[in-house]
Amino acid sequence: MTSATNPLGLAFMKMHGLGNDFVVIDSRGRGAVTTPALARALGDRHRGVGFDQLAEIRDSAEADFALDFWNSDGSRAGACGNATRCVAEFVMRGSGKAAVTLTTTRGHLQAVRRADGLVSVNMGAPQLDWAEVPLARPADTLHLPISGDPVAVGMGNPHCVFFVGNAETVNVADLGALFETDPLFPQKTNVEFATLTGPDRLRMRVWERGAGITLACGSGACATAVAAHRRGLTGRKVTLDLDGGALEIDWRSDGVWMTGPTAHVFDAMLPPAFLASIG
Ligand SMILES: N[C@@H](CCC[C@H](N)C(=O)O)C(=O)O
Repeated sequence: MTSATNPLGLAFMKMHGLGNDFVVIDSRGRGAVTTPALARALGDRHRGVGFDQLAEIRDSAEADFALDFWNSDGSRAGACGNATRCVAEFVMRGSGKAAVTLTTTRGHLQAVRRADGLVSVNMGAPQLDWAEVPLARPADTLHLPISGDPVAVGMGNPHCVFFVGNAETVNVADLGALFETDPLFPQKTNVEFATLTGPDRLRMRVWERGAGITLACGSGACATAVAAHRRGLTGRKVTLDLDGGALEIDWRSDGVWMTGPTAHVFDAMLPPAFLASIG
């Protein structure tokens, strides 16, 4: 840890979207600093700072900024909807704009601040083909050959969505850990449990790949909305009630739009001694 640190350490921000919490490192104007070891050390809620995902902002030649995501176990995440909203709001506030573009491993995305202060992000088109999710072998993504008849959806990261009678009573810890490593998902998977609670309204609980149970998952909410529409349970525009609050999801012709709140909690420095201990 040398290139991005100054004698005071490494600056970071803590943000959350519906309680899905993030450490955000702004590396615009310099090289990226995150390594798997830094993500693991920072992600440790006892010895580090703790987060569900780490998001690193980088310069982008073709958009306002680029974003990389890491899970607390040090693995990479291809998408993180809640962090995308939070960082988009931070960049919009800093630039005085009400709309920005960004790039992730998914490509070019857009974000806008609505008049009510909520932030909308176009999370891109869902990946519905087995190879894109990805699955390990050809399978019908609408009816996976897994007990419980889940749906597979890719949103730049894999999701396995179960529709259940009552999401409140599901043992998310045990079942999430079990299905995260199902051999049908060669890159592992995020796991969602959803129940239809009203017209175009779903209750959803989530187990995130590489992080475990979280209070919300933006890409998981998008995947669940897509799965619900494909199963004929809802229209294309739905509200999802997560443990941390509600997200609006709208599957439009140009992609899946996700709308929700953002929170910038505090700014802080990682001391040099912490960085040195990582090696
Ligand atoms: N919290 C995120 C999704 C996080 C990514 C996931 N754990 C993965 O490895 O794919 C969100 O808000 O989308």
